[in-house]
Amino acid sequence: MTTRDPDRLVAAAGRGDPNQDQHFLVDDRVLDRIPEYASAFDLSHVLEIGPGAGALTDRLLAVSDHVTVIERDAALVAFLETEFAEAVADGRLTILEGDAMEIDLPEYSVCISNLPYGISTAVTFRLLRRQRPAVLMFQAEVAERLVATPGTSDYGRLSVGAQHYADVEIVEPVPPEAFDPQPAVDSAIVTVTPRTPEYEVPDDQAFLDLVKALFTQRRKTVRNGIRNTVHISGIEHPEAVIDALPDSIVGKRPDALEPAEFAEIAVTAARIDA
Ligand SMILES: C[S@@+](CC[C@H](N)C(=O)[O-])C[C@H]1O[C@@H](n2cnc3c(N)ncnc32)[C@H](O)[C@@H]1O
Repeated sequence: MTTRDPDRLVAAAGRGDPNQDQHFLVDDRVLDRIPEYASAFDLSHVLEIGPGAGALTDRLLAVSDHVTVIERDAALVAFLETEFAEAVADGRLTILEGDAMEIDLPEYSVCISNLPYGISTAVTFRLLRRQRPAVLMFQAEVAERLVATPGTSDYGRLSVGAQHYADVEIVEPVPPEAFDPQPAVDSAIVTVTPRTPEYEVPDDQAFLDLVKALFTQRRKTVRNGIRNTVHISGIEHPEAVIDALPDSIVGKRPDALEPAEFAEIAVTAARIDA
């Protein structure tokens, strides 16, 4: 099956505006590989956030029965409706105009997107809660934080939060030259494979609030972090929680804690505050 020339699509749609997070992928080899990274996932209904001029959309239509795209820019939506009129008429492509942070997300089997970098982490957490696999392009620095492990400088709230929901893996670095206009930063493609964590939490939000709270005190011990961040964590009896936890947890800094250790703090706090 022949695919549309990305340079032709960009020329026809009009050049992307970097101030609107519009960096269109124009490297055919990268565009061809993105759906391949999703080949182990259920491709029956692909969600694409930020289709832009449609180069990736075109590749997704080649591997999926149904693609839904969410695009904020009305001019790009109008372009896509004309360019992909046949797929829309056939019911294979649904084009939604709106902000991916606000619009109701449809049911979908996998999300494959070159994300707008301005909303990439926020929209990723919307997606993670849906427990569907994903293949996503991020700014490289964000991708490194998503996959980071304890004891590294990239490890933080984003790493623990994402890895709570899924196995996250960088599968390909992508240089600025693959885009038009070129972003100022390197990029990377990440696969997200949902799974249940090996630890229990009281509820996801309490766990994520605790992780957020402790990483605001990255350089403090967990003991002091728990004391100083009750306004974020919502912990009502911080001293009792600290006393109930082993020194191997409260004596460390948050960037040395495994996700399961954050979970132990959240479970202990929920038990004591109940
Ligand atoms: C990095 S470009 C990717 C375009 C295309 N998928 C590609 O790879 O060439 C991101 C796209 O997301 C759109 N966008 C930016 N913010 C958005 C938002 N909040 N909701 C939906 N789309 C958004 C931009 O207009 C742009 O088309």
